[in-house]
Amino acid sequence: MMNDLLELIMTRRTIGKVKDDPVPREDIEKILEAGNWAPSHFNTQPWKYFVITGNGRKRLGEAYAKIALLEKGEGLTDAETKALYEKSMNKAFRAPLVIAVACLPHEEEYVVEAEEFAAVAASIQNMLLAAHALGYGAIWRTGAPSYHPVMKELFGLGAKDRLMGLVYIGRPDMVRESRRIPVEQKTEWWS
Ligand SMILES: Cc1cc2nc3c(=O)[nH]c(=O)nc-3n(C[C@H](O)[C@H](O)[C@H](O)COP(=O)(O)O)c2cc1C
Repeated sequence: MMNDLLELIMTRRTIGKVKDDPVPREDIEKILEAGNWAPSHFNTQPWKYFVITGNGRKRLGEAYAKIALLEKGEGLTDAETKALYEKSMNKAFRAPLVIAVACLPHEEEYVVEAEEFAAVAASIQNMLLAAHALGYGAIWRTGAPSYHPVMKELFGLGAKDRLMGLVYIGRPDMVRESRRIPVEQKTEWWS
């Protein structure tokens, strides 16, 4: 069991190209459950998940498109505007399942905000590993649109809340390798 987990940790790769076959609800629930078991200081559990599938992806696509038009839409011809809209809308359709993960930091004075974000990052990693264990490919995406006020509005987030990632999940349609700086170079041993 433990060796399987280590194997999963090391073989998980960021998979940006997936097939469009829908992800069954029971698999989605397993992925969410894994996310929900992440640690958090004071057990605040500051995560919120938005499960976006099927036509639900249009709402996300419209937000991508609105942001693109606000940021790059000025002076475009009608045809260029339409092309930009479609390209941006299509971003939401890169996978059959998108799980948007937000951090809603607790506001008690003993809670350290950075730790709330750390907990949600742990939750996302749990989900990436669960997806991998179930044979899915996944990518944790952020980028400028994910920090845009339009995205905040889409997910109804408050001033202190933050969209931590859009996790795109589906059956893998690519293979990918990755590299790491050897861990020796990242480690000091004190003994
Ligand atoms: C906070 C965060 C945001 C990321 N955002 C993106 C992204 O927007 N686009 C992307 O292609 N990869 C994104 N990634 C994935 C990284 O590029 C990837 O983890 C890294 O290249 C290592 O590859 P591996 O996950 O396959 O080992 C993100 C990863 C993290 C942790």
